[in-house]
Amino acid sequence: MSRRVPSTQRPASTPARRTAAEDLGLAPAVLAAKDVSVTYEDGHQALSDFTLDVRPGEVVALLGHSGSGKSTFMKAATGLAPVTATQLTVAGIDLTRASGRELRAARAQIGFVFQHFNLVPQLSALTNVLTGGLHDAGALGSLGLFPRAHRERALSLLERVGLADKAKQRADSLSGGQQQRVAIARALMQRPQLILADEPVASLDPRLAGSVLSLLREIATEDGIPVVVSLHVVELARRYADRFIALDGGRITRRGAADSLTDAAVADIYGPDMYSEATSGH
Ligand SMILES: Nc1ncnc2c1ncn2[C@@H]1O[C@H](COP(=O)(O)OP(=O)(O)OP(=O)(O)O)[C@@H](O)[C@H]1O
Repeated sequence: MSRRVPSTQRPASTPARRTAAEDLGLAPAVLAAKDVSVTYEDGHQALSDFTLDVRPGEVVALLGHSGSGKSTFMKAATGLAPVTATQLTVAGIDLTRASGRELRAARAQIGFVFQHFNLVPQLSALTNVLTGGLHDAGALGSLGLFPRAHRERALSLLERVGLADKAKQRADSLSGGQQQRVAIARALMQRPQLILADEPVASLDPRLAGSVLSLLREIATEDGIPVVVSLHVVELARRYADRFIALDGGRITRRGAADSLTDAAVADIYGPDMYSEATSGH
């Protein structure tokens, strides 16, 4: 479901040329992908004609078997895969023709959340969050001397994800669910325009998986930061996403509202043999 944005949130200046979506009152896409294909160096085509617009406030789930191309799309959206595309823009930056500096600027607009959290294990939760703001912390930040305003923001983000009391604890002493919350706070520290979460709950038990996805859902709804999340468990997509894209062999096989993920649709996406695994997560 694409969300309509109240007129007060629309940009003050009206662009000279408006897209059809903007004419309908939809916010401009933060990520706009049209006919994106990825062929790796070995000749393997891992993504074919992938088209998706992601708008503020929405959560889009990527579904599909292992190897179907979900991570490849995430890489394409960050300029880390060899793409051809009619259009591929992030925060208005055209990734198909971006210079190195523009690519870095585009990546600075994306908060990443990974399956294995990717925290620096020996650093505290607070310092891990602070690293998310390194791009604008200045020279002192790179020496580990973060500006006071950054420390305050990092602490308030830890509070937001329910971990204020763990700020000084080493990352590797936190549980998996807590580490993923620190990683989400680190992503928010960047003030991203988009969050890409590549199987963020694949290493967590079902209860923790729900709490992490509910946090991502809340961020999309309350902060307007859209989230693209790859998932293996359809029930989680039904519960936390607005819409889904199903991939098979790099091609989109189905797309639609998350609540249209009926049992028949799931069987169609995963095949009858994989059906119970995809619905239960076990
Ligand atoms: N650097 C690469 N070079 C060649 N082939 C690759 C490369 N990276 C991925 N692939 C292939 O592209 C296909 C899609 O991989 P991708 O990692 O995007 O799948 P996925 O849906 O994210 O899988 P999973 O759910 O297991 O993470 C797979 O066949 C994979 O082996």
